[in-house]
Amino acid sequence: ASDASAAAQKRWNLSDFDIGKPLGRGKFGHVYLAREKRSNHIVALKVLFKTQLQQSQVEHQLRREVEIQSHLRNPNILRLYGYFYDQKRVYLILEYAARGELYKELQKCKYFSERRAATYVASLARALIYCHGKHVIHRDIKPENLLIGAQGELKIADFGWSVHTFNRRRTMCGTLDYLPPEMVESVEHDASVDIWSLGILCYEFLYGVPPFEAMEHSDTYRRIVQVDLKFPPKPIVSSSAKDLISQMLVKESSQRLPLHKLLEHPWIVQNADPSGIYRG
Ligand SMILES: CC(C)NC(=O)[C@H]1CCC[C@H]1Nc1nc(Nc2ccc(C(=O)N(C)C3CCN(C)CC3)cc2)ncc1C(F)(F)F
Repeated sequence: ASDASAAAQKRWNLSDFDIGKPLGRGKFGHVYLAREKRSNHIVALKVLFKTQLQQSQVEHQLRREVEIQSHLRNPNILRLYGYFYDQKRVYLILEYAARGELYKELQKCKYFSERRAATYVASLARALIYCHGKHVIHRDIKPENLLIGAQGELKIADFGWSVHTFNRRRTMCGTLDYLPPEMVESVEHDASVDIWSLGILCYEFLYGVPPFEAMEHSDTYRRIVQVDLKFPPKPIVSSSAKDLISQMLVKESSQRLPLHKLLEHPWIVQNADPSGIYRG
């Protein structure tokens, strides 16, 4: 079996790793730099406390996250190599993203150039096309869930809110025979939540704030359902970028710009680096 699939099946334990510096705190515990002793492979070890998982009733979510992320193989999706647990903790063996957390980078830069934003959005669209092709929806695309790899490429992490959707048609009616292709592949319909979130992310990359931000939750909720989309005069953003965002932030989910069409949009074609790497 390839080393990757062998890694997935091996029964890991803490003595397989040299633990390095803490990388920071996740929701349910700390993350450490670590090196697997036999292969010298550098990884990130996410340590989760069982008591906290139980209190927050997220065990099923964690199981789904592990099940989904361990099967995904894409350069813009953070790898989950395996997991193990002891009396008190669950350990996730994850890919180490050498350049850290995107949200910190966005805070530091305030907002990104159109070329950087387009390069990131295109790479995320390709990763989401891959996920949707496997009937996986992320459902939680936001700066906090994105990490930056050693070459500057984005990595979608934290599949805690992702779901595996089966074709509803199969459950809703007996025969598929009379359904046209686009309905049989109804994942597009469900997966369109990720298109909306990618549109929000694109706006936030360019303006430094999400489009429907408000002081009160109730105001944000109203602005979302009314799609109260406004583009501030500063920073100056091309009308092509605004056109793309306007085609993604559409209330009727089936009318949102499909991800493969996004990759053909002039703003992406003219600004995104095809490698998905922003070289500045
Ligand atoms: C998506 C999810 C929601 N987020 C997380 O899990 C977060 C929670 C804590 C860390 C991160 N998780 C990961 N982080 C990395 N790499 C990394 C992170 C931070 C730095 C960094 O800037 N410092 C150490 C700096 C160095 C300078 N000092 C001053 C501050 C910290 C550098 C590299 N790789 C994999 C993971 C993963 F996901 F596999 F666990």
